[in-house]
Amino acid sequence: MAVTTVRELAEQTKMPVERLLAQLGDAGVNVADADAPISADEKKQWLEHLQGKPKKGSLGLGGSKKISLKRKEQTELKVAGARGARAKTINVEVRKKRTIVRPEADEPLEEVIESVETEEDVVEVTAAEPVAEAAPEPEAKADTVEEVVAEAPPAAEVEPEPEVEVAPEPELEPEVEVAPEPEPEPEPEPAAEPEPKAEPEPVEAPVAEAPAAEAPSKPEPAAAASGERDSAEPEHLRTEISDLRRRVLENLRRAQEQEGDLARSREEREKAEREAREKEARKKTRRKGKTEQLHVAENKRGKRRKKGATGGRGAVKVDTQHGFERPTAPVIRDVEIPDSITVGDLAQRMAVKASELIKILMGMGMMSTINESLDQDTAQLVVEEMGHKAIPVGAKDEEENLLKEVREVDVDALDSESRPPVVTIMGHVDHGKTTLLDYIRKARVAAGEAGGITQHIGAYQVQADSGLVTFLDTPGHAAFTAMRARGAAVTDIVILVVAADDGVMPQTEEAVQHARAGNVPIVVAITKSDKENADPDRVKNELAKLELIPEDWGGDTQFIPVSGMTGQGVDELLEALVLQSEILELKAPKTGPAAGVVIESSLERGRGPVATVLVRTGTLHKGDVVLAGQHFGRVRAMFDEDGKPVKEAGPSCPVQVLGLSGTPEAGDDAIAVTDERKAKELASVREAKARDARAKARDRRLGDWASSMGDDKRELPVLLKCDVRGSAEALADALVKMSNDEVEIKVVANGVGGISESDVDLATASKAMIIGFNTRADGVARRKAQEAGLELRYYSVIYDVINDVRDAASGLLGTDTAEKIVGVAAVRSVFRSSAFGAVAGCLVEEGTVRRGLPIRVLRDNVVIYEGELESLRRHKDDVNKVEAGTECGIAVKNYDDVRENDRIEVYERVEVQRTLEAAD
Ligand SMILES: Nc1nc2c(ncn2[C@@H]2O[C@H](COP(=O)(O)OP(=O)(O)OP(=O)(O)O)[C@@H](O)[C@H]2O)c(=O)[nH]1
Repeated sequence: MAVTTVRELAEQTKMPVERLLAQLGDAGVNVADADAPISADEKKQWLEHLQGKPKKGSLGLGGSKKISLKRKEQTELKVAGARGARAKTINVEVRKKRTIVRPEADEPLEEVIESVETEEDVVEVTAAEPVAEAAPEPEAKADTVEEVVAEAPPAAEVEPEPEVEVAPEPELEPEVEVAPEPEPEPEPEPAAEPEPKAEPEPVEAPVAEAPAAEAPSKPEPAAAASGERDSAEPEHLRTEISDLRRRVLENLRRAQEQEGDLARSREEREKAEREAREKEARKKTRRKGKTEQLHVAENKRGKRRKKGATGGRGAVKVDTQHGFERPTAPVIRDVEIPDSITVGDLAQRMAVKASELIKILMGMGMMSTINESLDQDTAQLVVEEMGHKAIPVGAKDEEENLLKEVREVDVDALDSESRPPVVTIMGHVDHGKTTLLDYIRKARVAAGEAGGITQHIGAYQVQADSGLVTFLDTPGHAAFTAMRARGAAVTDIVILVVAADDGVMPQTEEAVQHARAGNVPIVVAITKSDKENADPDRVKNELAKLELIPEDWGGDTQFIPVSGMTGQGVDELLEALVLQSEILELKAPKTGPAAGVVIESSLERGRGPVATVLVRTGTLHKGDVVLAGQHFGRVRAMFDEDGKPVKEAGPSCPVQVLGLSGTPEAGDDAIAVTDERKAKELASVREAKARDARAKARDRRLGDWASSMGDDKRELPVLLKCDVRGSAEALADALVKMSNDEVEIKVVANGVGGISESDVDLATASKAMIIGFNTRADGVARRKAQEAGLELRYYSVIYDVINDVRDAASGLLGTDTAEKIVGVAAVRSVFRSSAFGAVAGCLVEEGTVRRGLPIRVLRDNVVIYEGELESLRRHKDDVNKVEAGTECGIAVKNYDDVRENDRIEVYERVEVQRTLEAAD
């Protein structure tokens, strides 16, 4: 056997000589140097030393109890990208680690080998290509599946990352270092010894060597631990690997799903974040808007501003949560539309901005302003255009409805008590009206009332022996009529003043006419009776001609001689008034909400609008909400005619009222209402109504006069003004005589001279037609007539007056139905038709025979049948009409007994205006 030197052994084992020398030294083999021979025993000792039991025959690798064997393999997997991303190539690295536990010293080597087991399987998967495209967010990008797996809880199955981390990348360094020569075949000695068979991998060498030496009958574990490629691996290892691969793929799939989920959740998160940002921005905007609003409001409110601006305790919290929910559906309102309404009012009723409404109107081709008045039709269109429901109501209905709402008490149901009469003085100029009124007032003061005459309030009350009398301090029929024209029949009694020394004058007559037109009883005061030339009988005579017959002459008019200078007869006059009021049974409820009439009003410095209200029913209290004409307000203070504050005013009591929103007009009604807001609404309704009335008056023509003025009563009132009395009387007589049972022509006034303002007032109040016969109206009268919608008619021929008035009166009579024969046909022969039965062959003798009109069949000029045409033919054609001189065939509906020489009369019914006959 050839002797081997240390150097040769080092070459064989491919290790440095020095290292081998050191190992030999450690193994207890004494060699002098590298060239010293080494025996087989010494080699064995060295090997045993390397195996860990140099001296005791056991494995002994430096005292280590475990030997770890590691191996890794790499494969590539092609995986389809998630959600359309391109396919990815995944590098899968499978690392295997085996640990051989060193047995105790006395443990047999076989058992040691048996104990070799798979301790860990580590799989590392690496994406061969970055998946940046599939994973847009860097932080979410998984470079390796490990990372993805680490993010995903189920990936825990893939097993412990720490192993991956700690697993040294270079394989088996320590083992390799300590490993003996991996290719022992060149060594002749080991070959002779129970050396393990040649192994490509040195790791297995020691392992394989041991069983080869001590347990050669168990090659499988050695082979399992040999580190051979798959083909050489045992079946269970392949199973494990395929199992691992399956798990890896499973985890990959999960990772992909998770990646998709992540992408989705990322999108959702981004969306949520975006929405949150937008919401925040909106909040900020709202906050800003709200803050601006607050600032505006705060600027108005001073203190609050500071509080809000400091943001301290009690600071205004910008609560972006509104107090109301935005409605999900558009609000459809019922909008009541009167005859006319302003753009502003209409906008308010629809709860929209006026500007918005104006825009809509512009879209409809109407340029308008907020104060522009819209007629009902237009307003209705706009309301419907804006999606609301239009409810047309007459202004009257609307006002009445509102009045019902604000007047909860039914005044008619209240108990009535007698009330003082309200008296107006009328008469001719300079006949002593003012002097008499003054005397009455002074007399009252002289009678013991304190305070004296402090102010003029348009009305006052006088205490007579038998009761109170209320005087309207506005003498003259103009005022009386003006009030009446406004619908305010305030006066109960008229005192007709006639100067005893002057007698009846034109204005006296006018006054009578006005009083009569107002259906107001007259008490005659013969003034200036103290004068020497006073002639009361003359007055009586002249008034008797006007049908005012004194009581002492058997009539029913009281005549009282008085003197405003001496006071003569004043008490008697007052008593006469009280007596007259008793005859009239003047009564009114004292309780309940007040209703009255505005006597006069003015705007006073320091007091604002002041209105004198004459209470007609109920009691007006301080603090009541009052609606007066187009104005309203709460009664701030009330004063009587002496300027003394009062807290209440009952029926027929005049009182000055402070607190209205404006100055109502004389004759306006004034009522106490329950709701100030409603009062405001009513005031605006009235304002609109007045505007509408003015507009309508402008358009009115006399042609409408008969129908618009007299249609209720079939009464035609006429006001006549003539140049001379003779004409006036003749005309009035002719007109009145035209009256018949259905229409009455009523001359409300018949005077001499020009047409005055007073005439127009009277005509307005009486709804009368004004006729000027050789007279003209003055400027004021013309203007007033125009405002009232009255047309003045001037004549110079009496028959023209009569004809026009007859036409107007005839308009009130309506129409009659008359028959008009339109054609007559003579029957020449009769023949039979299967369709119509008897058909008359006719010749049209007169007019035109028309289809569709009623007919009569006449035999010997006697009507024997009335009916209608069924068929009208000319030759074989149906025709609509046949003219005179033409032959035709006529079939009469439901009549078969037509004979030769009969006549067929075709007629139509027409409306004929009835006319009044002129007087003879
Ligand atoms: N002697 C006497 N004179 C009187 C009497 N009443 C009025 N007068 C005088 O007649 C004149 C006219 O009196 P007024 O009271 O102003 O007459 P009026 O009707 O109010 O006049 P107008 O306001 O212009 O319509 C005055 O000069 C009065 O002094 C009276 O009873 N006796």
